[in-house]
Amino acid sequence: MEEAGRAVADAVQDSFPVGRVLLLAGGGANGGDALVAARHLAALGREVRVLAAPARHPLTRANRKRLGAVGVRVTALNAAAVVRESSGAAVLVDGLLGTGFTPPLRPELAELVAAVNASGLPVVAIDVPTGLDATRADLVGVTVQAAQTVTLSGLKTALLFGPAAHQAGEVRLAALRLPVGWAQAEALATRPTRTDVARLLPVRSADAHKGTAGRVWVVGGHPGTAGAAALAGMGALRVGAGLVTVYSAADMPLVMPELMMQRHEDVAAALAEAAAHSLPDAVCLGMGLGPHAPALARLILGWGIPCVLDADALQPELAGLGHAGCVWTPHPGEAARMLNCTVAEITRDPLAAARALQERYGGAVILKGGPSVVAQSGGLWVSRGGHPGMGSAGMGDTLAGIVAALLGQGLSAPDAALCGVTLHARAGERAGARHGYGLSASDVSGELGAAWLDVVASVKEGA
Ligand SMILES: NC(=O)C1=CN([C@@H]2O[C@H](COP(=O)(O)OP(=O)(O)OC[C@H]3O[C@@H](n4cnc5c(N)ncnc54)[C@H](O)[C@@H]3O)[C@@H](O)[C@H]2O)[C@H](O)CC1
Repeated sequence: MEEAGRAVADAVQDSFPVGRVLLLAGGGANGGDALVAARHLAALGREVRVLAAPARHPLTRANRKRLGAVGVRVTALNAAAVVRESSGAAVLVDGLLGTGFTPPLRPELAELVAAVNASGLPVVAIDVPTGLDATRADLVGVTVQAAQTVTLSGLKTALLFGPAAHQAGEVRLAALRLPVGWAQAEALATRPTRTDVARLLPVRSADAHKGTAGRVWVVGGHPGTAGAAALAGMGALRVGAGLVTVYSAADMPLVMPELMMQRHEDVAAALAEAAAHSLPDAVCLGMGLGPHAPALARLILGWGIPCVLDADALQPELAGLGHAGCVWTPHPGEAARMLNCTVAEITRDPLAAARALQERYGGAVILKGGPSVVAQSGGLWVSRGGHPGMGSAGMGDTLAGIVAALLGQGLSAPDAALCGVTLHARAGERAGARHGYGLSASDVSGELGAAWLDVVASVKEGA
């Protein structure tokens, strides 16, 4: 609580360095954090006003005494007091409820939340804005609208996704040094920086050639959906795959002359024959592949080589067949099919959904969205960046090809997944700056080389 409160005080001092600070403290540990923050702000010479509910948590009680001992007066918390004390304040700190909140909000708390939102003051929320259920991306009732949320120990579902994340404003993570076992279950995910990702990218030797830069097979396309496989192939080439061959039952558009096309009526037989000769470094399958996808997925998973399963290859019958080298890339609709649940259940808690997919299917999982979640056996990563224009056909096909190319260049499945979503998002930002909502998957492919250079440059820039 001491570290948490200090981190909140530091954030207020950083972002709102002048004027009176009004702090609201509930009866639980979240309120205790607010009382500690008030003491630190007072020590920094800030004028503070504190409105507090009766303390129920023992540490909250102790911190109320400590606050009194340094001469800060605490006044009873009610909506009228919030209205009165808001006048003339520069910023309001919301320490009413944190992760201990169980919906629905009781009426007296709902009244306080309404008074906070009506105050017009910028709000710094402690851990989660009051009224948000930390474990859900949707809204469960009236909620504090924060300008900034200082979250403690780890990122929570509500701060990352959906309408809940809009209530949180800018999210700052305060990494607390807590005794083992204290971190709460909902503090789940980490969000690697571009610099973290840059350190995972492959570096080539000067004598690299097309045979050492990754041989990738793309298995996809069907009459009517041939472009999906072509987009995956383009994505793979644009992140440096040495040789990319597309196996398809459909005629391919000639999108890049560097792509090698293998059109076969019986793709399974053609693959088996080619595999008997030599296996590639990675396979990417499922994009526009149609009804034969599950059988082809079984064949390719049986080879045990790195692979990406996308689109039509994301089927419940493949549960348990994943291995350490594979990456599953569902969007929420495909994830719902794989977990036999509704799309709303996936989007309400993408972190839990990604974890469940990884446990059920094995390997690594990219649950696509804004942001995407990468699940691997050691934890959850949430992606950064991207562009709203990326909500268009073919973006997922491109991502699948990117990840396959990274697997083909020797990255592990989790690293390929994380690097893949990062490069894809950065390329989307670049292409989005030029094309806006008219962004196409081919535009994103065209920016992948520059996106890679941006990510690598972040190490020098310290981004
Ligand atoms: N993440 C960490 O490791 C740390 C978190 N800290 C802070 O602790 C809170 C969680 O504290 P807790 O005491 O468990 O819960 P809250 O303070 O959020 O709320 C408890 C309080 O709320 C009342 N309540 C519950 N539901 C409702 C409702 N529907 N309507 C009204 N009131 C409700 C309940 O009766 C209790 O009185 C976490 O968010 C962090 O801020 C630590 O300080 C550091 C380590």
